[in-house]
Amino acid sequence: MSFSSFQLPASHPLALYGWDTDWEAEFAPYAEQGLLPGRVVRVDRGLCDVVTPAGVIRADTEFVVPRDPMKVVCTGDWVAVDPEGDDPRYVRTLLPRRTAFVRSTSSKRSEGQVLATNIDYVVICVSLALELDLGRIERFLALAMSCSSGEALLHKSALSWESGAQPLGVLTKADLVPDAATLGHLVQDVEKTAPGVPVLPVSSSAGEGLDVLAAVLSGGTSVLLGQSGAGKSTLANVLIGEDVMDVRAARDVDGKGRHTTTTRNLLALPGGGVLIDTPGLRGVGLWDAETGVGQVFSEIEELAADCRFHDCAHEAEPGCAVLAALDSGVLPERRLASYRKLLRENQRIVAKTDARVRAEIRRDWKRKGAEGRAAMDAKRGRWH
Ligand SMILES: Nc1nc2c(ncn2[C@@H]2O[C@H](COP(=O)(O)OP(=O)(O)OP(=O)(O)O)[C@@H](O)[C@H]2O)c(=O)[nH]1
Ligand SMILES: [Zn+2]
Repeated sequence: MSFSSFQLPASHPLALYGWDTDWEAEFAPYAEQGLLPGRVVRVDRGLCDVVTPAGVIRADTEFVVPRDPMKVVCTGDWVAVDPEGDDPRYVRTLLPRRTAFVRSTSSKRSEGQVLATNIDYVVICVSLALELDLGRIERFLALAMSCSSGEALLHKSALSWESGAQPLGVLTKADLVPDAATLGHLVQDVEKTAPGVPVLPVSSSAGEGLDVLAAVLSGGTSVLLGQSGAGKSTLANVLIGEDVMDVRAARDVDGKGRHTTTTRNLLALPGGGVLIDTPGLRGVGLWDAETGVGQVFSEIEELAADCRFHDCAHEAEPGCAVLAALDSGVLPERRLASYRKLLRENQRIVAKTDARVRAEIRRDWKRKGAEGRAAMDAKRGRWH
């Protein structure tokens, strides 16, 4: 099944994709201009597929792409599309994002890269086939929180942020756990590591816990995070009810016989809700989570506020509130070690990402420049 054959019900055609009264209100001025609302289901090379009440429209994003990578149209965005004109049409406006996953960089001045937007649930998939790695769960939680906080958005662009995404812990492959008591303990361990985060064991192969998960996810737009092999694709397939995550359609892009693989990155779930799966999110180890680390380890950051020195490294400094909490047993050793490890890891990732993002942006602008020159040459050719 391809996007263009996607049938939308006549009544509220975009409701399936998360359209609500707030979006409707936000969109009102553009509706007056005769523009169509739509949600971006895929982006590639300056073009995107937008699901609209008139079906899926291929649209060019050049009018809404200023020199700010934070405002580059992204899977999950709500946009206004011009219904007039040839294929591809044009995206005219990007509606303010509610949340966004941003791959940020260390420098306040260098730009981040938006990976997915308007996310309500960040589903952290943890395989029960392996021994629980609480540190890894904390890492993913920090990433989930970096979406919730929306801080990158507030600091780095004028786009507004309203509410955060809710992290959910999903323990996959529950069928591999020998008995209910063991499963109960595993769930408790994760709940302790992630206070306030709902934890749900599921089995894609045995069909356990899926109804509950589907019911939760029906409330909004979700992304699945987790280590490779955690069972994300399998889970996505059972939630969607068909093997779409591996479906790749070959398309003739430029009429020159050059083929590229394409795939849908945003899907409506049969029980309601929307699932986003983008390649950038898959490479989750590649982006930073500094704001998130602070939130996951908020008790350590609160303790640190009471350290005598404001730049205390909590190593051996006198008057260190963190070390005092460690000594008195209030703060478990493992938590502090995990916090330190994540901060270190984060610094390494940020350094690497900076170089990568810079290279990507350079490449992109080089390509755009070349395309622009080619277009100019073509026009001149017509005039002479
Ligand atoms: N026993 C059991 N195995 C499962 C379950 N779900 C997935 N698996 C297996 O786990 C392996 C990895 O599953 P995937 O769905 O490919 O994992 P993934 O998280 O998408 O991995 P990446 O694509 O690398 O990110 C596969 O061999 C699946 O068959 C489950 O509920 N129970
Ligand atoms: Zn200290």
